[in-house]
Parts: sequence; C-alpha cells; structure tokens
Amino acid sequence: MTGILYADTSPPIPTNAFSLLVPIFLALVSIAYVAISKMLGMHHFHFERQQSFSRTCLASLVNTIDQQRKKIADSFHDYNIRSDKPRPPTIPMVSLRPGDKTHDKEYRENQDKFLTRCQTESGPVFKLLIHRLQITVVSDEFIREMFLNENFSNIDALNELMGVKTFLHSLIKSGKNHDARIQNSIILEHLTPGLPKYQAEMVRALEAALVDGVGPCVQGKVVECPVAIIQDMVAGTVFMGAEVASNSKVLETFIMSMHDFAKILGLNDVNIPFWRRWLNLKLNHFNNPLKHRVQTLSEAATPVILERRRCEARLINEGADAPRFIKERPHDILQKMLDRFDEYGFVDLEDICGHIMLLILTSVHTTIDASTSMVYYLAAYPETITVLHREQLQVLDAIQQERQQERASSLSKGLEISPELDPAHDRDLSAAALKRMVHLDSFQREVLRCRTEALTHFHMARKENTLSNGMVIPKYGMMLANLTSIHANNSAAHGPNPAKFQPWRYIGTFKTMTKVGVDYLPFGMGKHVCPGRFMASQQTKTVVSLMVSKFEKIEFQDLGQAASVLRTQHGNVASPALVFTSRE
Ligand code: HEM
Repeated sequence: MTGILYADTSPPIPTNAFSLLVPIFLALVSIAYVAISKMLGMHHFHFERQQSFSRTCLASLVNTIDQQRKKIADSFHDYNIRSDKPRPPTIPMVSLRPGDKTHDKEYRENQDKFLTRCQTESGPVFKLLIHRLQITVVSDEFIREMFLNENFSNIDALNELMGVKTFLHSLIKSGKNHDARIQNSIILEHLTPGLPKYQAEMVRALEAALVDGVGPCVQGKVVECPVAIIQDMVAGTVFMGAEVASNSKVLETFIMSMHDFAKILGLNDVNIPFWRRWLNLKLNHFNNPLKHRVQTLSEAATPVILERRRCEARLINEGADAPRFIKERPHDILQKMLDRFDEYGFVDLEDICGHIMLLILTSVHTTIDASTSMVYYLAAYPETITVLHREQLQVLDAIQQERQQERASSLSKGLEISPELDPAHDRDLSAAALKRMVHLDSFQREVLRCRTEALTHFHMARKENTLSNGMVIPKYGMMLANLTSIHANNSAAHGPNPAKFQPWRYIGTFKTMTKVGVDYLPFGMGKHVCPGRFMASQQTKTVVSLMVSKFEKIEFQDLGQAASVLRTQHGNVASPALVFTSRE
C-alpha cells in the first residue's frame, strides 16, 4: 500500500493501522468533496459540457488526491523528523520491597525513610503504586513546577478521585465556577483584615471549651479524646456572629457538618479506596446530609437578620452619624456577605449559608487538626511548655507596662483615657500580643513542617505536560509532592538536622508560620495557596497560648501512642488520651 501511494523518495511511513487509514480516509474525503461541490455547482468543472465532465472530474480528482498525497507525505516527513528526536525519558517505577505488592506498607512504616530510598534509587521524579493508584511523585524543584503550572490542578485531582466538586456544589446556588473564587475573596477581603476584632470572642469560646472539657485538674486529669475539646472552639462566631452561633442548634450544626463530611469522604479510614469515596460523594450529592445543615443555619439566621434590619432602620431614624452606624453594625462574615449580596451574585439566604458551610468545611477541620497536633507536640516535648509560657508572660508584662505608660501620659496631658486602654484588658491575649510571641510562631511553623504528611498535595494534569527534565505527565496523570525532599532532607532551607523537631529553629529568620515557599508547603503555594492561613495561625496560636497558660504539664497517658499523632497520615484521626495538670 505504501509503495503504491508514495514515491520511492517518500520517507518511510509508520505502518500502524491508523497511518494506513489516513490516506484512504483522505481519498474518500476528496471524492466526497468533488461530488458535493458538483451538486452545489460551486467549483471549476464545466457542467454545461456533459461529455467532458467525467474526464475533467477524474483529472481534478487525481489532482486533489495528488495534493493530499503530498500533504500526507509532508506530514509524515515531519513526523519522522520529529520521531528522530530522543523519546522523552520514562518516569521510573520504584522497586517494591520483597513480599510487597504496593508501596503503601513501606511508606506507612516510615514515610521519610521510604521516600529517601525512592529518591536515591530513582531520582526526583518517580512512580509509586500507592493509595490504590499509580502516581507520579515529584521532589525538590519539580514540586514548584507542579504548583506553578496551572495545568496541574489540585481541585481537579480531588474531584477526579472523590467527586468533591459535585458534592460541594450541591450546597450552593451561585459561584459554582471554581475560578470565581468567592471563598478566597471573602477570606482575603473580609475575614483576614477583621481577625484582630474576632480575637476576644475566639479566646472566650476557647476558654469556655477548656473549662467544660478539662475542668479542675491540679492533680492531673485524663482527657480521653482531646480533639473533642478543641473542636468546641469552632469558629462559629467569626462566620455567623455571636447571636446565631450562640444558638445550640447552630453550634451542633458546625460540629456535625464536619462529622458528616468526614464520614462521607471516609476521612476516618485509611483503607477506604478513592473510588469508594468518589461513589459515596456521588451518591450523597443527591441527598446531601449537609443540605439539611445549611437549612438549619438559614433558619437560625433569618430572625437574626430581621432584627439587624430593624436596628439599622432605628439607627437611620435616629439620624446616627456614619462612625456610630459603622460601629453598631455587626462585623461578622454573614453581615459582610449580606452587604455584598449583588456583587457576589448570591441567590438567597440559603445560598449564603451554603457558602458559609463551604468555609466551615475548609477551615474548621484543618484548624482543629493543626491545633490538636500542636497540643500533642507540647506533650511530646514538655520543655516547650516552659519556654512558651515564659515568653507569654514577658510579652503580656511588656504590653501591660506600655498601656500603663500610655494612660499616665494621657492623664499628664489632662486627656481622658480612651476605652481601648481599659486596664481590664491589659493582659488580654490579643492578636497584637500573639504577634510578638516569636517562640510561639517558630514552634508552630516547626510543628507544621514536621507533621505534614510526606506525600501530599494531589494534582492532576489537565492536559499533557512536559516537566523541565523532559519527562511527560500524560493528560489525567495523578501527581503527589514528596515533602520529605523539601521538609526533612533540606538543611539549606531549615538549618542543621532538618529531620529533627527543633522548635526554635526559625527565630530570627523571618520565616513565619504563614510564610509559604517551596521549602515549606503545609498551606500549598502559588495561585491556590491557602488564603485562610492567617486565620489558622491566629486560632492555633490562641489554642497553644491558652494551653501553656492554664496547664503546667500535658502528658501522654500512653507514651507509646505519641508516634501515631506526630506525623499526619492520610485517613488517620488518632486522638490518644492526654493527662492535663493545671498551674494553680
Ligand atoms: C492549619 C490550617 C490549614 C491548613 C493546613 C490548610 C491547608 C490548605 C492547603 C494545603 C490548601 C491547598 C493549596 C493548594 O492547592 O495549593 C488550602 C486551600 C484552601 N484553604 Fe486552607 N488550610 C488551613 C486553614 C484554612 C482556613 C482557616 C480557611 C478559611 C478560613 C481555609 C481556606 C482555604 C481555601 C478557601 C482554600 C482554596 C484556595 C484556592 O483553591 O484558591 N484554610 N488550604
């Protein structure tokens, strides 16, 4: 066939079935083209001269086929020139340990040791059989490539593996286009700037949770499930205001939403395969239990919003000036969303509550999880409690002194003391006070660096992509980042002994808990870096500060269980018992 269609000078033609079909297809297309053109009378044939038609037509057809042959020959020539280039390097599959059928077991036994072996054996990009998938793992600078290339998508990976998009979208009516990034703009424009204002409420909620959850413990008290205390701190007031969040049904909704979500997603079971999680979410999106939770929020919010409207009307009638009006309006996220209803394109209150539910799902679980692990690190490294407590006292002493001086200065000038300088708040655990606690910040960054699971940040290739080393990730290819390479084996970024937990290693380095980069990825990086990390930082700092101020000792009831919580592991929600001993 190739001999007939192509001259001897033609380059060799690949002989797969597809390549043979191409010329036949093009010849057929040519014939059809001629026939259709004839019917439409739109070509150069002389229809009026019937006797010459068949000859002219045949000549034209042969001409057309000749042209097509030439095109095909040219394209195959190009093909062959291209195929002379070296084939892209293959991505090596890491060898399996004798007796293992996948890499899961070896990875779970010691994440860093396993990934160091992978990298030594196969280089920075390799394939693993893990989580019941074949996944390409990228290390070192290739992690940056994965994060900064928009064609590798985290949300698409989660959607492909678990169908999260469909499930979450069943909770909202507007802003379903992920690129609209409504959550991001709410967090960045309203939540983060308002964080200092929410602090007093956060402290109050957490203190109450501690009193309820631990109670008096001068002699030491066992708390079987410490995560339960921390989850009571859920940020309900920040999102929906104290009036709504104080409703016990709403508080329960916040907590239960996370339980529902974790259950549907199978977050509590490391052995659930992704297809089961995917199926669960697909099935549940029709009868999404969280939809009822959204309705509960909406029902609880309705009377509160009506009351807020009445108050606004009253202020306007009273002719309140702008500062008073602004001061007396609520500053929670619910109010901000109502104020910008049209701008965000919300449909109704239920839609707003759906968006709040999404915020809760992204924020509450992550913050509770991080706070709980920080408390476990306090228990595993008891000297940290002493240092952090000392720092807290020094910072609060300094702030108290400064405020006393400011009051004295006002009095000496015959000025009234402003309400902000009320001595009752001199030793508040304010956002400003937390910012001064550099040991605390270093401790938290170090905990996040050491605890974050070594294989994380699923990404999926939206189309075929070539990495800078020439390796090709095919369309729909799944990828994971090897954080061992940048967190545990990277003394250039983290200083000596990077594999060890050293809580004060970042003091004086300007590397704060929220400062992301390719050497520190608990919050991701690039366009989709976590926008909630500033809130997470403030909340986790509040939890740790309260813990060290209230308790002299926090200990594992069974020290053998410490290892299970000092490093996160996909699907593992272990919460071993702790013994709390109060300061007084
Ligand atoms: C310690 C707590 C937290 C951790 C470890 C964490 C971690 C992450 C990570 C790894 C990502 C994905 C980044 C990427 O794809 O590159 C992310 C995204 C996100 N996080 Fe967080 N997060 C935390 C707390 C929060 C909080 C408190 C909020 C909300 C107030 C929040 C809201 C979000 C949102 C909306 C995204 C999606 C960003 C986007 O796709 O553009 N997170 N977070």
